Amino acid sequence: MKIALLGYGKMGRYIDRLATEDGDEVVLRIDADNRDTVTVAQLQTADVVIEFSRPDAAVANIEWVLSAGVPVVVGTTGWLEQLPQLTERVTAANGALFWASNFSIGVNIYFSAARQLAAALRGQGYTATIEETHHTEKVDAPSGTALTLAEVVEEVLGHRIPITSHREPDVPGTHVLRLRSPIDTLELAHTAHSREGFARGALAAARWLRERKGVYTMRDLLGTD
Ligand SMILES: NC(=O)c1ccc[n+]([C@@H]2O[C@H](COP(=O)([O-])OP(=O)(O)OC[C@H]3O[C@@H](n4cnc5c(N)ncnc54)[C@H](O)[C@@H]3O)[C@@H](O)[C@H]2O)c1
Ligand SMILES: O=C(O)C1=N[C@H](C(=O)O)CCC1
Repeated sequence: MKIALLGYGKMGRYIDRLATEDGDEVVLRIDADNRDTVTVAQLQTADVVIEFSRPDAAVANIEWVLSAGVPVVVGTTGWLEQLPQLTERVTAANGALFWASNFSIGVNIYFSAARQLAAALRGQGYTATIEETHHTEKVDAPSGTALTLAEVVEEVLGHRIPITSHREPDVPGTHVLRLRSPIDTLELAHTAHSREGFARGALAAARWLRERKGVYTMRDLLGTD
């Protein structure tokens, strides 16, 4: 698979290393410094673009890749309120977009477990809260993963879930869902030990998206609920 990396920071570089080990070819490495010099024709040399940049750059980047007619896998967080408009554009362009606030398989199973736990406790007097901790370079808060987790649990419990964010050096990503009643507290946690799960998931999504049209996320790839 020929891959263009759009955003070449911590995630772009990690994906580059794993893709090369897997025998894929990284044909373009684009970051803030060379973005304006890259042409649509160059983008079209890739089978798929993997985008991990910044919240304020993601939407323009997705539109640019769509205009090139190349499938795009997006890991950047902090832009998802614009997904409905982008979905319309993907459909109109007969394009392909795969987005996920978190590409790790563990987190996506964790979302399912959170849904099941919340459903089992519904009506039993429990109130949910979420805490997330990430590295100090992260520009958005709350994390995209925490927002997705809140959405999943809110669907079941029907009340808004407060999220507390912490920033500490070198933390790849920790999320805790807490369900508290006057009697006891249940906690469901996910701790990433490195960025490997995010990078492997993004590569799996790229391989999966290549021959498809439309808008997808990890539920589609993994078949989770
Ligand atoms: N979905 C997931 O599984 C997942 C996992 C990790 C990180 N992320 C998200 O991915 C994004 C990137 O994370 P990171 O840790 O690699 O960040 P980073 O700061 O290390 O790297 C960002 C890169 O984007 C580049 N960039 C900035 N503006 C750009 C533009 N207009 N066009 C192209 N590139 C541009 C920068 O030059 C840099 O190379 C963040 O939003 C983060 O929250 C998502
Ligand atoms: O390092 C980051 O930034 C991460 N961003 C995603 C999020 O916002 O949830 C996924 C975890 C790592």
